[in-house]
Amino acid sequence: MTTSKSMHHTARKCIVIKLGGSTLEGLNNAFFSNFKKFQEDGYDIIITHGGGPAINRELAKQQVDSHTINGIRVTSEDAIDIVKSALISQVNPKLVYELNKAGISAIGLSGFDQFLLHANYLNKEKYGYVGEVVDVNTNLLQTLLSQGIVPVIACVGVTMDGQALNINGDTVASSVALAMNAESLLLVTDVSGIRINDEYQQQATPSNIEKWIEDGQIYGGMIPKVQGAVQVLNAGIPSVQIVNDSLLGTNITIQELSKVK
Ligand SMILES: Nc1ncnc2c1ncn2[C@@H]1O[C@H](COP(=O)(O)OP(=O)(O)O)[C@@H](O)[C@H]1O
Ligand SMILES: CC(=O)N[C@@H](CCC(=O)OP(=O)(O)O)C(=O)O
Repeated sequence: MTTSKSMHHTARKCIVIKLGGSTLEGLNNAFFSNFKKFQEDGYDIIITHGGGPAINRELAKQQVDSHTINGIRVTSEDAIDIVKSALISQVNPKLVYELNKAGISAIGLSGFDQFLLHANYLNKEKYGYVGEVVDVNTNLLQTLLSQGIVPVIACVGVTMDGQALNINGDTVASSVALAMNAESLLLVTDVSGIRINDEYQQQATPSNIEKWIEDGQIYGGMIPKVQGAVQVLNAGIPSVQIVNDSLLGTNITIQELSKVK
């Protein structure tokens, strides 16, 4: 029997975890134990993922060239089909399998599922078949989360005309965190956070980040991460971290740190 109470349950807090392509070759035990701890602490978890290395492999196999501008892959008509299949038919099911094998009830999704990631061209002249997120179907995510299911989202968006668009994994993670009003966004990558002059930073602020991009100390794939992080913090998401698969790394905070003497 359904009671009115269960129908009006309040949404639980959620954590969005983005797994970078470089971490998808195999997640370590620390990752799974942290994951289960979040669940035990009452958080719903949404996973989004990239798959840069898998895409590069497939593009090379099929001899399709691509290059990136500030961490965003310029995606031709030939490349988009390869990106779509690498992410949706290779990387996503592999990750979903790993999670289920570890006892996590996970379901694979892409932007196509109930228009989960409705996208428009970011700038077709400049980037080709690359999307920006227009809308996230949060109802679908809430429905799955309410059943104890972990959504695992491949970073492929869809236009209203049904065209697949390649969206950077970090951008998708930030969009999902914003749309879900997440408690925390974790960007899991192959480095232990932001490294400046050979030192990993425990903390960083938006103004540090702006300067580090300007002088070239943050480049390539780190750029969409920090840009997404700043956007998410500015929108009021309390916590954003760039971490390795043991979840150690840089905490990005909006507050300038008070100097301790
Ligand atoms: N300041 C920086 N600190 C750490 N890594 C950086 C920095 N600037 C650029 N990078 C590069 O960003 C990479 C992570 O981005 P990316 O390769 O896109 O990872 P992912 O696949 O996890 O999204 C690092 O491996 C490193 O080469
Ligand atoms: C538009 C764009 O840049 N899309 C990315 C999508 C995959 C991704 O983001 O993979 P990582 O998380 O491993 O970096 C790409 O084609 O590489």
